[in-house]
Amino acid sequence: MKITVIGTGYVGLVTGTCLAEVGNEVLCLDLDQSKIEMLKAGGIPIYEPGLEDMVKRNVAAGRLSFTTDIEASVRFGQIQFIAVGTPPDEDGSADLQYVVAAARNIGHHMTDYKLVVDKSTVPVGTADRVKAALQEELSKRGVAIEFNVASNPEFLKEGAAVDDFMKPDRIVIGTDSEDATALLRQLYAPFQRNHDRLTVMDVKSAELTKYAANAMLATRISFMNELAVLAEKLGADIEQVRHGIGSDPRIGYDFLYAGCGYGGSCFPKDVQALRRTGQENGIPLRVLDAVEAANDAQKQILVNKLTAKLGTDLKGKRFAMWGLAFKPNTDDMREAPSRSMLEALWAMGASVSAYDPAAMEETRRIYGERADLLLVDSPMDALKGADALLIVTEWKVFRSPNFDTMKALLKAPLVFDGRNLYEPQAMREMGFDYLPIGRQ
Ligand SMILES: NC(=O)C1=CN([C@@H]2O[C@H](COP(=O)(O)OP(=O)(O)OC[C@H]3O[C@@H](n4cnc5c(N)ncnc54)[C@H](O)[C@@H]3O)[C@@H](O)[C@H]2O)C=CC1
Ligand SMILES: O=C(O)[C@H]1O[C@H](OP(=O)(O)OP(=O)(O)OC[C@H]2O[C@@H](n3ccc(=O)[nH]c3=O)[C@H](O)[C@@H]2O)[C@H](O)[C@@H](O)[C@@H]1O
Repeated sequence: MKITVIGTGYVGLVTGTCLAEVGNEVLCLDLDQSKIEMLKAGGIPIYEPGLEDMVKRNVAAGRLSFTTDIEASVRFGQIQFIAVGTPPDEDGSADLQYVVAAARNIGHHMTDYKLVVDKSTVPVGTADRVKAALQEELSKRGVAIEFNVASNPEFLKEGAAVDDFMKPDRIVIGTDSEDATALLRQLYAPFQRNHDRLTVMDVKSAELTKYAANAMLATRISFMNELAVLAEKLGADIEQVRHGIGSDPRIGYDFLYAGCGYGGSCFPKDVQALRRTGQENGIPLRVLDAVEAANDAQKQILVNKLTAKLGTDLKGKRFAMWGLAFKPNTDDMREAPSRSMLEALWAMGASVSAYDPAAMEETRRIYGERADLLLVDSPMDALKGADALLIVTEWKVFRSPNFDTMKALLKAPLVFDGRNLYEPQAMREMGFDYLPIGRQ
């Protein structure tokens, strides 16, 4: 099939590449010239394991190409995936300007039937707005051309995006058209593996499903984070509690890890947007109000532990930070807990020496050169002369360090672990003052 993907962010690039991988011809459009130039030159604008090779392979095979030419992109695909950003507006709702602009572009240039598929995360009612935008553009041109609009939210996780797309748990299709269902069924057939992963539903339910999934996951995490604070106070161990409850198949083990708060481009934005949808419709989503408040508090938990030990005047002190990205295997810093921590430590006069296996460049882009941020080349370099270590992201490389070297490099063997990487007892036996989350 011939497919156009609009937007080459995480979702657009992964969608386009994976659809090419199974034999489709895919043209990816982006209005950001620098991204398209980089893609055409064989680079990729994001860090995602396995993606670069896959892009190269499909470009070389002639199945995947990139453009900034809107008209050519509309002409190309019978199916047009909209995978542009939906960032939070000032009031927390999803900003749909990019989605609507993409729809208008299609309406402005289309000359034959198109199936327009919303892959971006969009509030309930967006497919109707997309339809209206397309119709308006066609009317302006005085032409009547058939089209359908379907919702097909994406559930991939950064860092595991290729696998998530190639081997999905489920593929949600929201549509009111049998033609659209048939086309999408055919498109997704190669991803079905041994049983039917396709769930076809009405458009509004599909749109809501995406927010429901992210809000449910964020709720689990915030619940565990609050429980961890309580466990710590009571002398219990959140890791043992996690094992205890996860064994119930109704609960399950996944997404039960307490930590220093969830971040990323999606949970914070989607929880906010769903709360906003509730408010706009007079349906208070009280659970989500609490999820957001709990997460804001959790992002400060390591800094609170640190000031409880060292006070709030941190002038002249330097702290090592391991991990900057919002989670491992990505360079994404959007809403990363590290940012709240850096900013809090700087406000108290401290400086930070930080290491992340992928997000150094992104951190430099965000904060620029500043005297109170030292970006170093290795985890151990960060420790040299530091007053304490804060572990913020659970990259594999931090899991089994040389503890003797760590102790020798740190000014004091003080470790605040926001990801519970080590056994508290063993750390204490090695002479560390070790403060994990929700453990003794
Ligand atoms: N990042 C993730 O892991 C996931 C994101 N999502 C959702 O997918 C959507 C896209 O997310 P990301 O890929 O992270 O976004 P992004 O913000 O990284 O990328 C969006 C891209 O769209 C381009 N763009 C904007 N308007 C355009 C237009 N009219 N025509 C062509 N290109 C245009 C931008 O230049 C940008 O390169 C969002 O709604 C997000 O919530 C869903 C699942 C996972
Ligand atoms: O809509 C989206 O964009 C995506 O959002 C999340 O994916 P992602 O943001 O890439 O990352 P996650 O692996 O979900 O992690 C999110 C945050 O939760 C934190 N987390 C995760 C799991 C856990 O047990 N504890 C915990 O604190 C992570 O550290 C991270 O900060 C969802 O998992 C995807 O299914 C969804 O498609």
